[in-house]
Amino acid sequence: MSKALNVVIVGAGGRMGRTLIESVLSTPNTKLHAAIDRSGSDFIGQDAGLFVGKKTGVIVSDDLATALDGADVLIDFTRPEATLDYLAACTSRGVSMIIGTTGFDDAGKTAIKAASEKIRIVFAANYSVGVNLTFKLLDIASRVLAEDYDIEIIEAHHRHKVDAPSGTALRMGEVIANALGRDLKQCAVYGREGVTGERDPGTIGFATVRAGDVVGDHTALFATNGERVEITHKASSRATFANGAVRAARWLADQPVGLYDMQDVLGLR
Ligand SMILES: NC(=O)C1=CN([C@@H]2O[C@H](COP(=O)(O)OP(=O)(O)OC[C@H]3O[C@@H](n4cnc5c(N)ncnc54)[C@H](O)[C@@H]3O)[C@@H](O)[C@H]2O)C=CC1
Ligand SMILES: O=C(O)C1=N[C@H](C(=O)O)C[C@H](O)C1
Repeated sequence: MSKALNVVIVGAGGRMGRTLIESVLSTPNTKLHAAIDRSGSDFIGQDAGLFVGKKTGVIVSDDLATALDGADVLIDFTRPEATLDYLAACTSRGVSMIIGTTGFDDAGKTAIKAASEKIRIVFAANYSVGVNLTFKLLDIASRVLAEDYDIEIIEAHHRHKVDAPSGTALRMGEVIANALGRDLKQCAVYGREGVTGERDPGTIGFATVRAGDVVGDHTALFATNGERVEITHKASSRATFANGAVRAARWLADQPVGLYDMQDVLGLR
């Protein structure tokens, strides 16, 4: 596209919001159109470049209606309840969305799907290239190791994360369950405590660690008698997620209305 892409960042003062602002500012032909945070946030009234050492002239605001005027795409890494409000506003204004927020219930996911009949949306639990490659590796591993391998997913994140298991861990579980012809809702075991009995071979277990400043570690473990395979991804910077989300925003501008994920953006389908 020749015209610059006008991007709105919501949750601008958050960990991902700040990293997204940095990524937008350093991406050619991509313009920070507006930066939004919730009313009452300490960041309202500050220059959006405050945390990345650049004066942008874009002031963080809580005025979404004005922000959407002339916007091409809104990038959202916030909380599910906030995302659903942004979704309604973007749908009525015809603004595309990149959704990185995790922790949606089924109703939230259904609302995103319904909105994608009217606007373009990319919705992904993880925007890093490495994690999306890992999803492909898990599909292959699950098919090869389908018989007699116990499958467990272990994830670790920083102490501030509010949802568990991570969206990425749940997506890993879905990829594995799909490859094995299982339904994750029926076979997932979220943590163990007390006298649990022996492991049910049809289950996929999840274990969650929350500690310090871990950006995001995910391991899928396939174990049987005599060997185990571990497929691990470790993020060391949030820039990997932010750069992926901005890449998705640029890609989405050329797509028809619909619902996509990062596998589509990367051509990994
Ligand atoms: N898909 C991906 O690649 C990634 C997804 N995430 C997800 O992004 C989300 C945000 O993560 P962080 O930046 O670490 O969180 P954070 O807590 O640092 O930032 C959240 C931002 O959202 C705003 N916010 C919170 N509740 C709100 C509400 N009700 N209305 C309006 N704004 C609200 C906050 O003011 C803040 O600016 C989480 O769901 C996380 O799991 C994080 C990293 C990568
Ligand atoms: O909250 C985070 O930080 C992250 N959340 C995402 C998730 O829940 O999978 C992606 C990444 O691991 C970082």
